[in-house]
Amino acid sequence: MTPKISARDVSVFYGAKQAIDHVSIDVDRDTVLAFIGPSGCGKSTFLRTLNRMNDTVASARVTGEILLDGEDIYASGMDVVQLRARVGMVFQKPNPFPKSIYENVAYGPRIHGLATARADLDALVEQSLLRAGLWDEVKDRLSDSGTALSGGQQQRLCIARAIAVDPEVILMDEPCSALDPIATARIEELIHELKGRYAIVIVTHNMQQAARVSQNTAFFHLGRLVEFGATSDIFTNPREERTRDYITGRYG
Ligand SMILES: Nc1ncnc2c1ncn2[C@@H]1O[C@H](COP(=O)(O)OP(=O)(O)OP(=O)(O)O)[C@@H](O)[C@H]1O
Repeated sequence: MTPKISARDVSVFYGAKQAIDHVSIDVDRDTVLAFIGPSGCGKSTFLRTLNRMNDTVASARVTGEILLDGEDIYASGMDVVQLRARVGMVFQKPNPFPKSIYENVAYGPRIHGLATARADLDALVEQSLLRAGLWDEVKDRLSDSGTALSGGQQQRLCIARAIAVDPEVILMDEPCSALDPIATARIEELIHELKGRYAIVIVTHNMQQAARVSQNTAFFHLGRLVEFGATSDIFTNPREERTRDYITGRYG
C-alpha cells in the first residue's frame, strides 16, 4: 500500500542553522509512528514540516519533498488551511480556544463548511467528543468554557477539535508531557482507539509510551534519522549503537 505521507530528502534550516539533515521517511496509513531522540535532535521541527506548521516561523526554510497521498504539500497552489485540516495537530500544552466546549469543536467544521444546519453541527460535535472519549464528561455542560476543564480533558478537547474536521493524519507533539499519569493513560488509550481511523505521528520523550502506543518508531539524533523500523524491533533489537544507547538511557 502506498504510504499516507512520504518525506524525501527533507532538510530544515533556521536561518543558517540546519536542524534537519536529509531525512526520508514514510508514514503508513492507520498506524502510529513515534518520533524519539534526545532533546534538540529535531523531532518537533520534522513533525511540523508534515503540515507546514514551520511556515509560521519566519527564519525556517524547508527543502526536499513531502507528499501527502502523492501530492506535494509544499507546491505553490497548496491551500495551507485545508492542509492543516487534513493533517491536524495536537500540541504539548493543551490550547483550547477561550470559548465554550461546543464552540471549540464546532469552529473548524463551520469554517470548512462541513456542517451548516444546527442539527448537523450538533451531531458532528457529539461524534467528535465521543471519539475523543470526552462526551460523557461534558455532555451536560457544552456551553461551559473549554479552558475550565482539567488539563487532560482540555487535551481530549483539542483532539476532538482536530477530529471534527475529518483529518487523515493527526500529529501529536508530546501530547502528555503536561498531564498527570491518569490523564496520560487516558490519552494513550485514545490513541489506540483512533489508530484504525487515522495515521498518527507522536513525538515523545517517554520510551515506555513510544513502546506502548506505536507500531513504528523513528530515532532521530542531531537532525538525522538514525533508525526507523517496527517499534518491537527498535526496542528489543536496535541495529544502531546510538539507538541502543538512547533507549537504554545512556544519554538524552
Ligand atoms: N524557532 C526556532 N528558531 C531557531 N532555532 C530553532 C527553532 N526551533 C527549534 N530550533 C532549533 O532546532 C533544533 C531542533 O529543535 P526541535 O525543537 O525540533 O528539537 P526536539 O528534538 O523536538 O527537541 P525537544 O525534545 O527538546 O522538544 C534545536 O537546535 C533548536 O534549538
